[in-house]
Amino acid sequence: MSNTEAAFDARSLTKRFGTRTVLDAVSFSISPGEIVALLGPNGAGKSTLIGCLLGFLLPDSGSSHMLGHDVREMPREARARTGYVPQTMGGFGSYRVGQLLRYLAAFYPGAPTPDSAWLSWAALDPKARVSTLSGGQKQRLAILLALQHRPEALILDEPVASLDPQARHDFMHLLSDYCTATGASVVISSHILSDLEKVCSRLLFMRRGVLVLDVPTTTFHAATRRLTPAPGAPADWTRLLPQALHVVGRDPGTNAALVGNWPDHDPAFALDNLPWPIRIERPDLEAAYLEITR
Ligand SMILES: Nc1ncnc2c1ncn2[C@@H]1O[C@H](COP(=O)(O)OP(=O)(O)OP(=O)(O)O)[C@@H](O)[C@H]1O
Repeated sequence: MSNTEAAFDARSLTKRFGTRTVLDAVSFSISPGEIVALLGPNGAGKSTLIGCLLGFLLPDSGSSHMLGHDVREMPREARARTGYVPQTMGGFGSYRVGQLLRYLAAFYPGAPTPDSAWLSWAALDPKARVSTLSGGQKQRLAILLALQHRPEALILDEPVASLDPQARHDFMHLLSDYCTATGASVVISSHILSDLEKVCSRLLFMRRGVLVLDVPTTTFHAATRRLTPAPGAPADWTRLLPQALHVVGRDPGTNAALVGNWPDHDPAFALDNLPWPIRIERPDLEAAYLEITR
């Protein structure tokens, strides 16, 4: 992969099911080496977006490119440089673990085998039948299958949902090491925010099919503030905020506004003009997530 070629490039992806718009003009580009979190509540459109990114789903408009190729006409050699961990792994029940790894590896150049660090992390008996694996073991197998050919562009749809805390912790470290060693790019969708903020360099927040915020993790931590006016402020108090401030979320319960571009060098700047005292706090990712995706 060249250093400048985007691993993933979504261009105004729109997808409807019947009359319902499930993705609405979603655009972003992911560079080599980035690990990007895809965040959003149930039904926000994450799996639909992943389907369009990979080419499993056809968008109604817009396009998706992976490693410089339109996914609708991706050459087999380029497709072999990508990997995907689905939300649930179905089928292959009658295979044994080792047999399935070898069978699928044969589709890739050089019939690769899983890296020893990943094999020992997965701790699967190669002779076990896939149908007898627990949910978490199936998830480990899906991860091994997606990684054994060392993909440069990898998408993981809720890969850690059934993993125990130790396996999740170790998975996140291995994934981070893998990207550092290979320069691979990763999109990872998960509801476990504490895991994601440790390894992801960028956060994509989705709300009802719209990409509402796309921000580097460091910027998110440095420049996100919750502004809460004293009681008595009207619901539309944010219209009095300086125009340069970008409101990225609201909490109707507390009347707070989440601002995504707080200038740290000049705290409380220009809030003096507001008729109510404003409390300014740094929110953690979980609290901010609720306000951004509400
Ligand atoms: N094949 C389909 N036909 C009709 N509606 C669909 C179809 N697939 C998804 N949807 C709808 O599209 C919306 C987005 O679904 P999607 O699976 O992309 O959400 P998600 O963000 O991945 O959710 P979760 O976190 O629960 O996995 C949902 O309202 C869902 O009901």
